[in-house]
Amino acid sequence: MTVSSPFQHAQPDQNIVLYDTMQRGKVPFVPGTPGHVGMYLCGPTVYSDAHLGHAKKEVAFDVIRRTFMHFGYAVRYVANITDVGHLQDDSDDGEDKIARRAALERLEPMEVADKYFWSFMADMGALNVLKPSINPRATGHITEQIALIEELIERGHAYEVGGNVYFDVRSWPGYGKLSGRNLDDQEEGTREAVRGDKRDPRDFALWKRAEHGHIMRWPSPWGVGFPGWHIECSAMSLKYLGEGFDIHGGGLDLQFPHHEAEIAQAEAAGHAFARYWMHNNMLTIGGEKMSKSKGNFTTIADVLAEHDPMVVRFLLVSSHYRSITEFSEAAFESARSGYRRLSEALHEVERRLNDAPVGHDDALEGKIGAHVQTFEDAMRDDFNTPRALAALFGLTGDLNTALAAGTVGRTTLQRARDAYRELGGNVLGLFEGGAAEQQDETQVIAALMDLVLKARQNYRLNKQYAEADELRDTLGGVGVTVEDTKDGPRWRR
Ligand SMILES: Nc1ncnc2c1ncn2[C@@H]1O[C@H](COP(=O)(O)OP(=O)(O)OP(=O)(O)O)[C@@H](O)[C@H]1O
Ligand SMILES: [Zn+2]
Repeated sequence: MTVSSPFQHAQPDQNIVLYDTMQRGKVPFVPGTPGHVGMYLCGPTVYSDAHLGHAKKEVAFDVIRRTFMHFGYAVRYVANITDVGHLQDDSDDGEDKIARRAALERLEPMEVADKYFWSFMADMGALNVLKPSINPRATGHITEQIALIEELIERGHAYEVGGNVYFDVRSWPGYGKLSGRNLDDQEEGTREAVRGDKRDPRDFALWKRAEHGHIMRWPSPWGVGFPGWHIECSAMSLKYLGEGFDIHGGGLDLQFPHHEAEIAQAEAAGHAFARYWMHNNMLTIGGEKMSKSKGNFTTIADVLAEHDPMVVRFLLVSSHYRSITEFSEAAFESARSGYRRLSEALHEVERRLNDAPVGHDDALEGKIGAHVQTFEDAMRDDFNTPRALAALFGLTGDLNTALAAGTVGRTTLQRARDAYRELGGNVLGLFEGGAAEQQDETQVIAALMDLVLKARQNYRLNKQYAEADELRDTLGGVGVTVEDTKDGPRWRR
């Protein structure tokens, strides 16, 4: 990512508006510390390959982060990795998802967590998602989770029964304020089966006793056990972003119970929690949420085996993060042609820059400026990527017309290139290592190799064997092998 660009703001922009789930509407964003944004995103439970639904969430929040950076903010982006405590069932029942997978794959639980952590990181790298500033793992923060649970017990909002510790939802009237559910609406209350040793079936686990044979276990004031799923996010977000941090994000489906529990745990322990809550909508297939448990998923790796990662990213940003993205072959087709239209225009501008005449075109620069403005207004308005993309298409239309009409001066071409690279590249995360660029590079390498091999042939014809060998050795040094066949020299990497 380019660190600075003529279009990047030097001073933090004060006019960003975002949809806050808690306030149920668009509100101006005011950072806790001027010029800084602290964001926390609920990350994956690393027990299987990530699917395209996960990519929608990661790309949505990556674009939000990049937009803040564009508008002159320093962003600390914390995204956790859940490697313990996420049980099969939201009502604190069932096996640990990672431990279950470990038994199936005959691996250590930590081997499972690492295997899928690294595959997740590889997928995210391919999709050009920036690495988090901090990527904390639940198992690395057991001490912090225990400390928070102790605070809750001290304040009378949690209780221990036989080595299990539960949050007492009836002691905390705020429980339900994010999702708008009051306690009586919470259907878990009607299921006696999930009550177990809880005082109220809606109470949720903060700490669970490790039964015999449970591998993931730590000592605690309540005996040997492991943390509940929700507590890690309260503990780690507060640790790294501090009291009253700016933004907490995640998928819409996490609002209840996960985010509701995160808020209750932090606030009941006396901490100021996130000031804004942002949720992405779902990626669907045939109208249904893509999910691991439904089995209707396509892994990111499978998608990337067939499609240019930039086309995948284009598809994801072409719908708003709060809208549903329906995944289909037709959607890919239109993403492919949309992305090609933008990237071809950018490449044409870059090609023309090689020998563009000095000069500029005021009218065209005026149009470029207007499209940049439209793009920025769209992103200031709750990160409206479809409208922002429309602005890039507007820019492309005007540019193509000007390019078709004749030569365009260097300064104006540079301005157009900078607009594409900053808005499409740095903000939306496109134009990186895409097929078009790779293809260009491949063509350039092929042309250069033709020249080098011809030069070597000439040396040989002139019996300048030392020079010919030197050329071959130099190529060998950068991993290019030259073979002489009956049809002439061949090269490979
Ligand atoms: N189809 C989807 N679209 C957008 N976000 C998704 C989608 N599926 C999962 N997520 C988000 O990814 C994160 C992790 O989800 P999770 O591991 O529960 O995936 P899942 O496929 O829904 O699994 P399961 O079916 O086992 O619940 C959550 O924040 C969730 O909102
Ligand atoms: Zn979380």
